[in-house]
Amino acid sequence: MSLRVAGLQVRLGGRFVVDGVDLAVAPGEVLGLVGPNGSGKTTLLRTLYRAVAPANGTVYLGQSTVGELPRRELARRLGASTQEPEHAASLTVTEVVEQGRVCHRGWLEPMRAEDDEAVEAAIRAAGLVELRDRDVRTLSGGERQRVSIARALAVRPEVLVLDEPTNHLDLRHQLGVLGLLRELAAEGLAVLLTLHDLRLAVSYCDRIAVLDRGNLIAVGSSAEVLDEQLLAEVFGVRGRMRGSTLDILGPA
Ligand SMILES: Nc1ncnc2c1ncn2[C@@H]1O[C@H](COP(=O)(O)OP(=O)(O)OP(=O)(O)O)[C@@H](O)[C@H]1O
Repeated sequence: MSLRVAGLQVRLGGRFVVDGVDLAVAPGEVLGLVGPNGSGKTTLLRTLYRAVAPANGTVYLGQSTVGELPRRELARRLGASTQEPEHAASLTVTEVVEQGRVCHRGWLEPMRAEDDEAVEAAIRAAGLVELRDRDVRTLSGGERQRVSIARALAVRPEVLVLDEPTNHLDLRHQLGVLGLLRELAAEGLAVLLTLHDLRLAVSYCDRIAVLDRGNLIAVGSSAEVLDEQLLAEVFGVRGRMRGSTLDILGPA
């Protein structure tokens, strides 16, 4: 297993917002973490790249625990596209994507051929070629989202964690990014992402994990997990799986 979370609890504001989560993501797999607003998805992801410390439980990356890995090694092995606040500094798109390579060579070292190659590939994959010299502060929300994804791709990690990567993206770019994640998984990457659009989760994820009020209440294929009762009780919608697609019929 590339990434494994065992008995994870996170306490914020005096309560457990993640409450006893066990979850694993294997190389080659795209795992979609879904759940209503405030269910703890972002908080769970933040524990993976050590932005928040769990009250209990352990996050394993391969044989190591994330807590004991040197920060730089963690950054090399686990790439993250987050909802953290943006940099205020004036940087071009290329310069931001290049930050994804710092963990491989250090701030003071010049870019090497392999760094340039990873940055170029990430810029192309995220559809940013025409925007590469723009100041990131002048970009639209969707364009900035793609820069954040490109920076994580440039790391070339073994595990990729993305918090709502389709947020702000138009439909074409949503499908483009999710299709790209599938291609990367086919090359052996382990991908964990949060998504609000259950239909996209059904189409693009190998397995779906459902978080509800900090509890992981179901993990499995979409057909196993997204039954009418769960859709009504957790998401408040009437819906059902029909073959390999999800029909949402309305509010529950
Ligand atoms: N620093 C904090 N102090 C207190 N409560 C917090 C803090 N950060 C998050 N929370 C609470 O923890 C809960 C989980 O938040 P989180 O952002 O993880 O949810 P989410 O599932 O990602 O939600 P969304 O779908 O709205 O992005 C929410 O109720 C939120 O208000």
